[in-house]
Amino acid sequence: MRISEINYINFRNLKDNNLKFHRKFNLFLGKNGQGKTSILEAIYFSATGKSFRTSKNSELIRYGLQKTGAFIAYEDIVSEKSISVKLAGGKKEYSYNRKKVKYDGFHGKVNAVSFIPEDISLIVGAPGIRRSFFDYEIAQSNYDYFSDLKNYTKILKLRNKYLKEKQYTDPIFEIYQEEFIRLGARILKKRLEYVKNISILLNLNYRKLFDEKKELSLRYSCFLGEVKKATLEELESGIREKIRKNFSREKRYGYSIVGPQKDDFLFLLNEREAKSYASQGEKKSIVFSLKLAEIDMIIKEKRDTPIFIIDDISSYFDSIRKENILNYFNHRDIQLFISSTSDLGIKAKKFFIEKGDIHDGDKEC
Ligand SMILES: Nc1ncnc2c1ncn2[C@@H]1O[C@H](COP(=O)(O)OP(=O)(O)OP(=O)(O)O)[C@@H](O)[C@H]1O
Repeated sequence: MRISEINYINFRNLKDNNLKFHRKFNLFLGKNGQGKTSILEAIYFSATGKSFRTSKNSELIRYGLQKTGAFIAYEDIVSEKSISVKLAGGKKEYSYNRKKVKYDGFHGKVNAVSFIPEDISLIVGAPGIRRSFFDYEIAQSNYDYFSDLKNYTKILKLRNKYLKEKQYTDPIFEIYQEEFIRLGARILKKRLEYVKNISILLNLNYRKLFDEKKELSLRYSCFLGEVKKATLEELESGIREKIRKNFSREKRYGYSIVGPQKDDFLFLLNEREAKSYASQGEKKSIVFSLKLAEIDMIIKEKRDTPIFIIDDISSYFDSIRKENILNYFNHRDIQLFISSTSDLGIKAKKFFIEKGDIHDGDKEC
């Protein structure tokens, strides 16, 4: 997949513009605070409908204004297409090939993977950060998971409401509970499969790029205890049994204490939890390897390459790691959008940014 151009208006500090991209390497160069992250964010936003650095949409709109929007033209393995997102009055409007669509008709059309310095929170942050990340990643290439997750979130809210209002003798509660178990099992099954597959890729990428002597793995920490492989029926009966054992506590607390919304994803470097034992440099390399594994997973599921966005590469990696990374991409057919304060000495289309104004230098250096 390739993005050929972007148009954006009122996006952060960026001056409204239309940019045409190179099929492979696109490099955004500028001093601090000029808008490098913002242009990468605009690309990510137009591809996915969300930001990679904030969950508050209003932050994306230029100070003092009421709306923003971004449009991209892209090419997938089949043909040329376009999508756009507009944001106004707290609401988003999506389009696909210039026709208005609901989010479902926009989601997953362009796959994007981003790597920003704040991604280190995927290792050091709270479990909710990892859950949101992996849920989004699985949903990017699997529509059933996206829809199961949406329905599970609704059912979880309803189940919690009934628990809080002590309405668990209501026959409707029983119906919600069955749906909670059914969807919970489907989510668990998909997460377990995903972790198994991505863990292999994660280790391969880590060893190839950063340290061939170490073993990196991802482990799913499940509220059911250790589950490696199970059928949907086995998972459903596991959840049912867990609810039975914990129901008096759930009634006392007034919310669900059982379910995949409680689970975590653990990174293990040589079998030790990276959060507590890995060095800063190792943590950065783990996150980067995760992003590469994510790219491989998308290629496997969608049979097309996602675009890859890397923010602030110069300050994040030392020169050896940076060189390894750039060499790695020389051999892969993936469109890259990289920001940096200094030139990287790579063959790329260069865009220079000053106070939100972007112009491209040489067509292709
Ligand atoms: N909604 C907004 N409207 C206008 N300006 C904004 C908005 N949000 C952030 N800014 C400003 O945009 C500028 C560029 O921010 P950005 O994070 O893109 O810079 P950067 O080039 O990536 O900097 P650094 O290299 O320091 O990370 C900053 O001065 C920031 O305060």
